[in-house]
Amino acid sequence: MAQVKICGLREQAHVAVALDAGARYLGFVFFPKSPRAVSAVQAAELASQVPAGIARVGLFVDPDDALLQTVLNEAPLDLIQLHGDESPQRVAEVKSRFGLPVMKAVGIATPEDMSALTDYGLVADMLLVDAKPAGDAILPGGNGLAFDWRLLAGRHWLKPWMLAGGLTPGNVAEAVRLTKAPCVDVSSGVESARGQKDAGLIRDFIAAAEG
Ligand SMILES: O=C(O)c1ccccc1N[C@@H]1O[C@H](COP(=O)(O)O)[C@@H](O)[C@H]1O
Repeated sequence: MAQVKICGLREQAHVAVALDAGARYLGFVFFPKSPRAVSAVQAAELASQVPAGIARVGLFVDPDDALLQTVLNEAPLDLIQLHGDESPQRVAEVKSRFGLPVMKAVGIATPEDMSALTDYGLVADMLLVDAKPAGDAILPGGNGLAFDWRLLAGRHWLKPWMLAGGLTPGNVAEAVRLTKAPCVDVSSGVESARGQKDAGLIRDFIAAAEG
């Protein structure tokens, strides 16, 4: 049984479905190139119905301080997700400057990519283990791309972690079984079209992840 983060929410109805179905983390994307991007004002509205105990996660890609400050002035967030090429030093800087925990995404394609998880585990509060995007990808995540989950078998890190990348209602139970992930994160796998969340798929995914 794994906890669930539903990422890329843009509509109140989907926030309500995710909460009703048992999601523990809700993700709002602040990356303009994403079809799931929201403004700080939209995120503030979406976050307004989220009860205490459910984490509101802001997803950023190589954000500068001005963007982080603009969003945080408007939208109440509990966790900052850094999904770009942020260095361990930048992760530490964001944590101390903005006073929120940081989850760092690390892209995995081969065994050589695994060492970054150890490095970021020293500074981040959480790790997000995602598929490494193709070289020509427009988005550094949210592409519905999976990686070889066997790379994670038997691995442990200093910090809590989530599994992401190409998860769907149909494969998430197997992913959790193989990796022992305590938490799973999904965006594309609960969409009927790119950027369009689907209530039925959200419910199916959470039911499958919870086993
Ligand atoms: O969802 C996005 O649009 C996005 C944009 C930029 C960086 C990351 C993004 N999403 C994250 O990517 C992973 C995997 O998503 P998917 O389920 O494979 O589509 C997940 O952590 C999302 O939070």
